[in-house]
Parts: sequence; structure tokens; C-alpha cells
Amino acid sequence: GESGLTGVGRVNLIPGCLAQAGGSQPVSLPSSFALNMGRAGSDLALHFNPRFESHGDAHIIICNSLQAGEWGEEQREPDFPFQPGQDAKICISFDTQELTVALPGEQQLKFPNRLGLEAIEFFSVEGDFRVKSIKFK
Ligand SMILES: CCCO[C@@H]1O[C@H](CO)[C@@H](O[C@@H]2O[C@H](CO)[C@H](O)[C@H](OCc3cn(Cc4ccccc4)nn3)[C@H]2O)[C@H](O)[C@H]1NC(C)=O
Repeated sequence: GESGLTGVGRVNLIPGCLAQAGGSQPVSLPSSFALNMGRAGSDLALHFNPRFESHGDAHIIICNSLQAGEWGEEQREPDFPFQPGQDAKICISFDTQELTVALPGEQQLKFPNRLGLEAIEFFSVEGDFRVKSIKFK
């Protein structure tokens, strides 16, 4: 008969038996996350935005700056070291010339410090990223 189960993550319909809910709730696939750092929300030296699937992009890291609320020119990095649901260690260092983002798998990404910031006073995380620990050296 009609299993009638709705909203359950996965079902295993075995011929002749009721649907058995298999596994946990559906794992929602991440679309993107962003790490933002700079002087304030409207003045970012780095908007680091890995896109799993968003804005028509798939598996690409978008970096950009935001100055007085205006986006600069995007830097698009197709080397994408993130796996949905996997932990990722992201280490960001910078000087007045550039920011360096160390990524999983010894990958490194550089972005010009267009604002010439000497200090990062604003840091925010948005989207599908759960911060487990943050360490400022
Ligand atoms: C082809 C002509 C249009 O170009 C498109 O223009 C879009 C609008 O500027 C670009 O998308 C924007 O790119 C920016 C970086 O250059 C930012 O990523 C803009 O998103 C800002 C933002 C942050 N949040 C919070 C957030 C972030 C991540 C996950 C969840 C919430 N919501 N919106 C995002 O809307 C988008 O990357 C760009 N695409 C290309 C191919 O250039």
C-alpha cells in the first residue's frame, strides 16, 4: 500500500514490505559560504566565497573586495578543495599588499589587499559553513 511517509530523508522500498526510513534526515547540499574580513561589513579587504552551486557557478572560489558598498573585480579560482560535509581548515594571513589563504591540500590563494588595510577589525561568516574553531595569531 501507499507508504505515506513524507519528509523522511531516504526510504528503502523493499518489494512487499512497508517503506523503512533509511538514514537520517536529508543532508542538504551546501550552496555557498563566505568569509568576510576588513574594516566593516561595507568595507571588505576580502570576501572569500566558495560556491558549491550558486549564482550559476559550480565548484569555484570567488574572491572580491567591497569598498563603500561597491564590489571590485572578482578573482575566480576554479581549483576547488572543498567537499560537502567535510571539515576544512582555512588559514588567512595578510600584509598591506596582499592576503594569503591557505586551503586544504596545500593549496594557496592570494588576493591583493586593495584597501591597504593594516588591521582586520571586522570578520563575518555567512552561509553553509559551521565554524568549529577560530584562532587569531
Ligand atoms: C554575468 C554578469 C553578472 O555577474 C554576476 O554579478 C553578480 C552580482 O554582482 C555576482 O554575484 C555577487 O558576487 C559578489 C562577489 O563578487 C558577492 O558574492 C555577492 O554576494 C554578496 C552576498 C553575501 N551574502 C551573504 C551570504 C553569502 C554566502 C552564503 C549565504 C549568504 N549574500 N549576498 C554576489 O551576489 C556574480 O558573481 C557575477 N557572476 C559573474 C560570472 O561574474
